[in-house]
Amino acid sequence: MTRIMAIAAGKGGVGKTTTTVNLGSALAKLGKNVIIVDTNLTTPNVGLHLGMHGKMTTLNDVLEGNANIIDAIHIHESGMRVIPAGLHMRYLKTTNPNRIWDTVLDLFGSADFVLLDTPAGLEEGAKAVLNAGEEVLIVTNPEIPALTDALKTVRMAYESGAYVVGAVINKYRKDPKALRKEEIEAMLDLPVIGIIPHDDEVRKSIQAKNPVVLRKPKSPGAMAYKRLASELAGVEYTVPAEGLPVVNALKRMFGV
Ligand SMILES: Nc1ncnc2c1ncn2[C@@H]1O[C@H](COP(=O)(O)OP(=O)(O)OP(=O)(O)O)[C@@H](O)[C@H]1O
Repeated sequence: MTRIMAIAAGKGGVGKTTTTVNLGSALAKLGKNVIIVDTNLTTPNVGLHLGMHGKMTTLNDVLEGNANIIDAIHIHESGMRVIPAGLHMRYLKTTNPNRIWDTVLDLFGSADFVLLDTPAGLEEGAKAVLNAGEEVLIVTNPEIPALTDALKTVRMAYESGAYVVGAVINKYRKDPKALRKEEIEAMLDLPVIGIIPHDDEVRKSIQAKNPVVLRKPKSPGAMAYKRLASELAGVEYTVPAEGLPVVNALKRMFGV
């Protein structure tokens, strides 16, 4: 079974792309078959901080019939396959997302995980990517503005019919005044399934275009990403028969 998971945040800069590349690399290191689709519409060809530059064939080119999908696939040294999506909004709006994933999966036969990096913000692009994912992993920081946007993203994800597997708190610092895990869980009405510390090695690795799980595998940030990957690889989430969970926090905030 292929798990198609959108990595979403709401607020920019919280570490969504950092989480996508490190989670993907850590899952690949666990022997999982991983495809990352870079759907960051604002910067279609950045290659997820992976050192992929220049004009690259994108999934968009493939869907327009101008390129072969084989040219849009880049094998990263971790073993994961990266597809720069460069998806034009009109594709995400008009194309059945299943067609996109069918195109991708046809080529490979299968994958364990397809991770979709979601554009920042709460705009149409983010909504479209959430629609395309079956599961959503929320990345946030332990601060009220980021949590407020995360909550709005959770709402968007539920509206799109996706299953929200949980939240990852990134850039966590030990500080007596910091929000505790339990407080964040209560606010989002979601389990926190990963806590990634604020770690300068994580930042330096992104700058070096080499995920921290490969560059400094024993650093606190890398260890935390590897724990998150094990957690996600080991746990099979299924949508409950009675439907998606009612989000109490959303009820309080939005009166839905
Ligand atoms: N755990 C961490 N510790 C220290 N720095 C981090 C950590 N996670 C991410 N960063 C740094 O924070 C910055 C923003 O990260 P990133 O680009 O992943 O955010 P983003 O949510 O994808 O942003 P956007 O949506 O705007 O593209 C980067 O400079 C990155 O190196």
